[in-house]
Amino acid sequence: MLLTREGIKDIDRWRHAGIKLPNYDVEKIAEKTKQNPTWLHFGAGNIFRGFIALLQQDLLHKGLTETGIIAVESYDYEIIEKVYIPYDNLSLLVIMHADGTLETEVIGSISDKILADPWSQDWTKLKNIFTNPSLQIASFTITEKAYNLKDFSGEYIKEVKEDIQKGPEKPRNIISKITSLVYERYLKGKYPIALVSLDNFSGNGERLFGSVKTITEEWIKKGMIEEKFLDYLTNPSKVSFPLTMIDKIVPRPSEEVKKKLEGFGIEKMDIIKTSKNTVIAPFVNAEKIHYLVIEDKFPNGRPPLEEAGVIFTDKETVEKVERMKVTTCLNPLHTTLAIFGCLLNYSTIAEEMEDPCLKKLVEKIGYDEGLPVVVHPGVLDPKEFLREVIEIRFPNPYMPDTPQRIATDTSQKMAIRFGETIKSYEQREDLNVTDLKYIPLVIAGWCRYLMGVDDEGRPMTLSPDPLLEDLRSHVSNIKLGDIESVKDNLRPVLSNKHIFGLNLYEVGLGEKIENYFKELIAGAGAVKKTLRKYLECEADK
Ligand SMILES: NC(=O)C1=CN([C@@H]2O[C@H](COP(=O)(O)OP(=O)(O)OC[C@H]3O[C@@H](n4cnc5c(N)ncnc54)[C@H](O)[C@@H]3O)[C@@H](O)[C@H]2O)C=CC1
Ligand SMILES: O=P(O)(O)OC[C@H]1O[C@](O)(CO)[C@@H](O)[C@@H]1O
Repeated sequence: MLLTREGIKDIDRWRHAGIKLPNYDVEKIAEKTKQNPTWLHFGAGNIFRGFIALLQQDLLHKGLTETGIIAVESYDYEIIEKVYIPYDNLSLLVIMHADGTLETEVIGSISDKILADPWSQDWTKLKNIFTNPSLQIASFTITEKAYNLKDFSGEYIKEVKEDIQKGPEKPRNIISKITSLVYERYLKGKYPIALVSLDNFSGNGERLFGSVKTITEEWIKKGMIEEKFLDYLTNPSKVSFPLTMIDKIVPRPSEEVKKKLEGFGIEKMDIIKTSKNTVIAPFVNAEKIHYLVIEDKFPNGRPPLEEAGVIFTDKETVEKVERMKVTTCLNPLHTTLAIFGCLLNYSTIAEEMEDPCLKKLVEKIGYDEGLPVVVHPGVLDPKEFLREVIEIRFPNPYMPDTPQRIATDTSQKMAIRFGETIKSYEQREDLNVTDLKYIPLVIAGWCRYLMGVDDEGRPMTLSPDPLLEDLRSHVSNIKLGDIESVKDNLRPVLSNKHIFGLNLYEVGLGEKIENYFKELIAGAGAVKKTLRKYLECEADK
């Protein structure tokens, strides 16, 4: 069986294998999309194929829209070459249920693919679509770092500097490309559009707006574009930048899933790693549960995505939901499991949830320390959301998600995932920051992790992190089994406001964390022992 438009015409074989097919004519929808494009999506990676394209497929199944999404890739062109073209833009979505069953579906809602490359013929095609009055949405899953125009020292990064010099004709950076395309739309007729960041970080729409505005102002300063463009860009009835909260765990494609698909008789299911390090396959494996909450600001209209489960609401509500997910009910628990999972040599998040100590630790962090400071967002219930994370999502044994993937860039996540809760305890009259027990234990665990030695005393590879080298230099003099070696070495880390959003000594937690840390480095097996002591549990490993 081949995953192509021709291949899926062999309906009986796909059905026999239990694979759901689009109930609409994929080619007809692609043709209508060409005539009347409504939705471009930048960032043709896994979450797009596993979540966003599914939403549009749902509307197509229900007859609530007549067009598909056009995938745009502006960074890793190999994705298009290797997993779009050979499969006629189709993909296989494999939902991993907790009982081991797979729900597999061919996604046909991606109607075309385009390279956002000014040196390719596709650029003219992209400009034509972008200037079409029918276009309602340009959305983005391009990773958080793609929104940065400047480096750590506050200087424009090289490609941005060049784009600013050269103007909107042939930009290289994604933000300059978007600005150039929006400018074309302005020149053509000042048509309205929504630019929707679906990347996973706080204030995503505002950050996209800020970056596009910066490039605009630089080009205006140089007289390269009309000044009036700024009025168009900053008029929300013309160009909007809604805030969003996106939640679905979409791990990298797994070999196990590939083998299962091949077992059904599907050919060419190879997983590839591109030269830009994207790990992608013709299939996407993901959990079933997902949430998407979007500020309802679409000046040129939008598909009725509420019929596919998307929650449309006001800005304040999106902010509250996002805060609930990222600062208390999901991501702090994920980071906790990432740190201790690496130290205790677990290979999946689900295995960790079978360890009574780790399960209890995330329960303490979620229910006891996080929930009291959550502001109820109304549209989702925090306690129920947390229960679902702890009881259903993380323990799913079929989700191939690893502590190492989640441990990536932890230094960038500490302030929002733990610092925000600590700040709330400080501000609230009825709560006492020094009553916090488990968040400080996780922070101590992170310092222990940075030593690059697992709980057995063996060297372990740490996940990429932009501050890794600097952080490691602070723990390099500390030795496992030698409590005296701790001295003042942790002080520069724990007092760093950039990392935690506050100085942990100033709020009275620094010494507590140092004491936990001393217990965690007491010798081989000390991590397990410390968890047992504070959680009154029996660790599995
Ligand atoms: N995978 C997940 O579970 C979830 C991911 N997200 C968001 O989506 C983002 C992407 O995730 P995936 O699609 O799973 O990753 P992926 O690795 O499969 O794809 C990444 C995409 O971003 C593009 N990209 C990377 N750097 C870029 C740059 N500098 N400029 C322009 N484009 C760039 C790549 O070309 C690719 O299209 C995440 O960073 C996150 O913000 C949100 C919720 C869940
Ligand atoms: O890499 P991060 O930001 O820790 O997120 C981990 C995972 O949890 C999620 O936040 C769940 O929605 C996803 O974005 C991601 O798969």
